Amino acid sequence: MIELKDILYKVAINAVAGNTVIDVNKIEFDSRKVSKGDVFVAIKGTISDGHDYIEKAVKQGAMSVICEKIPEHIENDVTYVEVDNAQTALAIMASNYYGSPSKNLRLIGVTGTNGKTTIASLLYQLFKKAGFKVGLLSTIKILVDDEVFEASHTTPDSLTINSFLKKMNDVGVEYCFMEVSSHGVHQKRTEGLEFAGGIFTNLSHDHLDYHNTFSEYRDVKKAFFDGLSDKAFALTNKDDKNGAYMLQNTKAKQYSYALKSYADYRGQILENSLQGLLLKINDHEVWTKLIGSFNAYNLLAIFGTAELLGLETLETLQLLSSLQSVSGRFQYLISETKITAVVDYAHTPDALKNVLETLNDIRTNNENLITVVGCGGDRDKMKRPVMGNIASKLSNKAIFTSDNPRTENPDRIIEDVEKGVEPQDYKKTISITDRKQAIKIACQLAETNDIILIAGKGHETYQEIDGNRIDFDDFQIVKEELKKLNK
Ligand SMILES: CC(=O)N[C@H]1[C@@H](OP(=O)(O)OP(=O)(O)OC[C@H]2O[C@@H](n3ccc(=O)[nH]c3=O)[C@H](O)[C@@H]2O)O[C@H](CO)[C@@H](O)[C@@H]1O[C@H](C)C(=O)N[C@@H](C)C(=O)N[C@H](CCC(=O)O)C(=O)O
Ligand SMILES: Nc1ncnc2c1ncn2[C@@H]1O[C@H](COP(=O)(O)OP(=O)(O)OP(=O)(O)O)[C@@H](O)[C@H]1O
Ligand SMILES: N[C@H](CCC[C@H](N)C(=O)O)C(=O)O
Ligand SMILES: [Mg+2]
Repeated sequence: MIELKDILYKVAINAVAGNTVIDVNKIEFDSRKVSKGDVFVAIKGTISDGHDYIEKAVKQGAMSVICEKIPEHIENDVTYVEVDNAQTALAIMASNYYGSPSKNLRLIGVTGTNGKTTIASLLYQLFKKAGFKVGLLSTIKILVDDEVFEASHTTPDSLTINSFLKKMNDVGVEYCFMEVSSHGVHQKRTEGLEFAGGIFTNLSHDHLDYHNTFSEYRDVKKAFFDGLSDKAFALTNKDDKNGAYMLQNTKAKQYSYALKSYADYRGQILENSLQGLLLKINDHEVWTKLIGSFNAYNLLAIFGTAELLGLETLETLQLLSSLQSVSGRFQYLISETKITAVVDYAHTPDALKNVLETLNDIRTNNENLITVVGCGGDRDKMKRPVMGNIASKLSNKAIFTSDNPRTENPDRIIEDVEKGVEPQDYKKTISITDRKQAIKIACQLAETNDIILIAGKGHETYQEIDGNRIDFDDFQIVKEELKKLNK
């Protein structure tokens, strides 16, 4: 058993009512999960306020409460601790409770608007291939070396993060790569972790429904670098407008990567085709199976990180060549008859435009680009016509279909998507509600050298219709359909 006073080590405390030399069963921040002997941390959330559930948590057996304001009515046998920020307190307590697991491995955080999953997952792959035990905390999944766990968030809550880091310690994981989302930083989910390094990818408008302004969003990302120690490294993208800004106040050792400016890790795209990317990194040429110019940035960040973590340059270059695309992130196959099918998680206008522009860049004029896309139900309705517009404008044929309709009528969603199509592009579009059918038609229409893009669902292995989840995997389906057609 661990005592409350030990869990509170390094937590900034304003006031205490009661005894801190008491045993703690476990830490909870959701009253519904509290059991006897737990410490309950009351958090002011976006929907409700954990302070409203203190009494309930105590009734369920909480023996101590961490809060931002000690309630007026207190129980005599319960300890109340007042702190400035309960989310920060939770994160530090979580680390103490699990024995500071981030100190027992080298933890690397990846932040930025796009590329986090790609970079973190490829670094996991690379370090595994180099023979290490590795961990991964990502949007797609959590990996404790080879053991797979489901991910609920890009950056889980601090208790979850520390419990997985502890699992990694237990099996001897040496390196862990994790995505650091802006929500994660803002909600202090990564506070109290010891990072060996931080990577910045890029910044574009996103999540402005949560962060009020672009500068607030940018400064939340910067706060991650502000928090790195002088023993860590901070690696930034110098070509991004905000790349230098991110490192302005960091104590970490600063490094940069770039394609367009002078940097520690400089890249040049020598060849960019559907077969892959030929890159020059510093003075070395390297061939990779990943496609699209944005992956050149991801690869530079990966190369830089591997160098900073002490891998041999030649080994790193060799391993870069063997990396496979990440599930649902520009994941592609080339069929018998040379049809390229790309599955990508692009589910926002920006991401869709990005992917289509990249495909248009690398294809030659006589190939057709056929896009299968839809929009999720119970989510932002504004993006629907915009995505319809982009898909029809930047493809030779756009097949509008369902994404995850959730509780909405799929045909109404498709009608919203169609509204964005400009008259001159209208003849390029078809709407097929059934996603499997839509993929099948795309395969039927495709001829040698054509490209099929299936956007929006990426790695997802289900489709949610009417509140029910059915098995559904874009990549498997397109693979099967092409095979059935002998294409
Ligand atoms: C908007 C947001 O980020 N919400 C997160 C937040 O929940 P919240 O602030 O809404 O919590 P709340 O419901 O208001 O409750 C406040 C507190 O009262 C407690 N409570 C509530 C009810 C009760 O009966 N008893 C009780 O104790 C809750 O447990 C909580 O501690 O804190 C929760 C615990 O950490 C998160 O699970 C939850 O993530 C929600 C599910 C979510 O969808 N988050 C997304 C937006 C997110 O974080 N995304 C980023 C990636 C974004 C991207 O880059 O695409 C991510 O890192 O995943
Ligand atoms: N370096 C990059 N720059 C711009 N776009 C990118 C980059 N890397 C990947 N993308 C595109 O952005 C999409 C999302 O990539 P990825 O999942 O790696 O990002 P993420 O930062 O993890 O996103 P999320 O916030 O959804 O977790 C990809 O499907 C790809 O189309
Ligand atoms: N995290 C995002 C992912 C959307 C993916 C897309 N396939 C959809 O279902 O809309 C969400 O749940 O809004
Ligand atoms: Mg991600």
